[in-house]
Amino acid sequence: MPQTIVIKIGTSSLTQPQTGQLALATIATLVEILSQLRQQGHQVILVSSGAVGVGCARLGLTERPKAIAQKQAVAAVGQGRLMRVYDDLFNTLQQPIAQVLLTRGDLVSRSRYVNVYHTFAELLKLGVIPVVNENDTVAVDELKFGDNDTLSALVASLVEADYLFLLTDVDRLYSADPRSFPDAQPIALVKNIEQLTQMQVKTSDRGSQWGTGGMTTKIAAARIATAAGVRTVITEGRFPHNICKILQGEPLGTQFEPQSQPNRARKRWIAYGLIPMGKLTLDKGAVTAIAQEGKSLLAAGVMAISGEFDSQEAVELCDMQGRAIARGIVNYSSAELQKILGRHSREISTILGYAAAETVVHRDNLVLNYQD
Ligand SMILES: Nc1ncnc2c1ncn2[C@@H]1O[C@H](COP(=O)(O)OP(=O)(O)O)[C@@H](O)[C@H]1O
Ligand SMILES: N[C@@H](CCC(=O)OP(=O)(O)O)C(=O)O
Repeated sequence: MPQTIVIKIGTSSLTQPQTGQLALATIATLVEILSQLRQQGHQVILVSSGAVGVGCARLGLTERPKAIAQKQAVAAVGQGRLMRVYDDLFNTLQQPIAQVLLTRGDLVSRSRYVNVYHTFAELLKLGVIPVVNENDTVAVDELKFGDNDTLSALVASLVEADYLFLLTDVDRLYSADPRSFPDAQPIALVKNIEQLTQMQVKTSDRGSQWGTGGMTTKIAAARIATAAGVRTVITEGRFPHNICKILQGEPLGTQFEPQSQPNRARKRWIAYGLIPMGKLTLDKGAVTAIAQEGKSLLAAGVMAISGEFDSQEAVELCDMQGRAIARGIVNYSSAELQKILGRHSREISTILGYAAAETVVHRDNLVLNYQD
């Protein structure tokens, strides 16, 4: 059956660790495999890192730049080179590709989110392989994915992919970073992400010399993708043939099973597309009402707020221990909410001097169990 497959390849697999030069054999094999998958009727999206790494190699820099402006300038050099290589290789196999550069802001605005969805749908319909990266050159700190693991999971969720492959420089997830702990145990299957806490898996966020985020961002990506119903696999980028073997059922890499009842598209956008601008602390009754009884959040159950937000922005809902239990779109600004928290809904219009929403977060705009 044709599947929608998102493949993310990290800098550590695309470049030679010593020199930062492109790992041409890996890239060429990947291009062959992805073109084959297309010919078999699958829909394929490639999320490729490497703009900064390739830009550094082109400019003779021996370290990843730290200053933002320098990173953005270097990415502008590298992204063009990277696309040139991809287009030459894919073109040899008559496979059309497209460059899609995204910023976090493109997924925050509902209309832009829907627009991006339509663009992907159209490209896939045309048989094109979109090659996606963060638009590093214009991304600003507050509106950044920061790492392509998260970006690829959001793309997989957006297009409702069947598979997300995270290709990296280790063969799978281990109980701890195998670079520092050679005795770390390999993990083949993760039925649900909470299992990793029970197994006390340590995922240092120190990546390889050129990578960003290490294993921590890959687990965060697996959480987003599996919650959207996408089977997620961490496997080694040096062997792109493994993608086909895994699709045929071989137990390679670390495979994360998808959630059987994923949230619907709009709720996924609320949970992961939006960026929470503040936090509401709820009393016990409100936690039970929203988490167990499926109710909306009322002002009476809000004990405290933090952050500054406007009405219709996203907020995180926390219990009294500070645990994030949900995310939602709030009907009041932080200034309004400060005046009405703990109060009964019927008092709101008298306190504010105007009639406003009955709920603080309506249940249709609330997504439970959000976790980083
Ligand atoms: N628990 C773990 N299991 C496997 N690798 C880990 C773990 N924790 C940290 N790592 C490190 O994560 C690195 C991969 O992350 P990164 O360099 O960001 O890759 P990429 O460029 O592919 O995104 C590995 O080289 C490994 O050293
Ligand atoms: N957008 C950046 C990649 C950021 C990133 O997540 O890198 P990596 O950890 O190598 O996947 C680039 O193209 O260099």
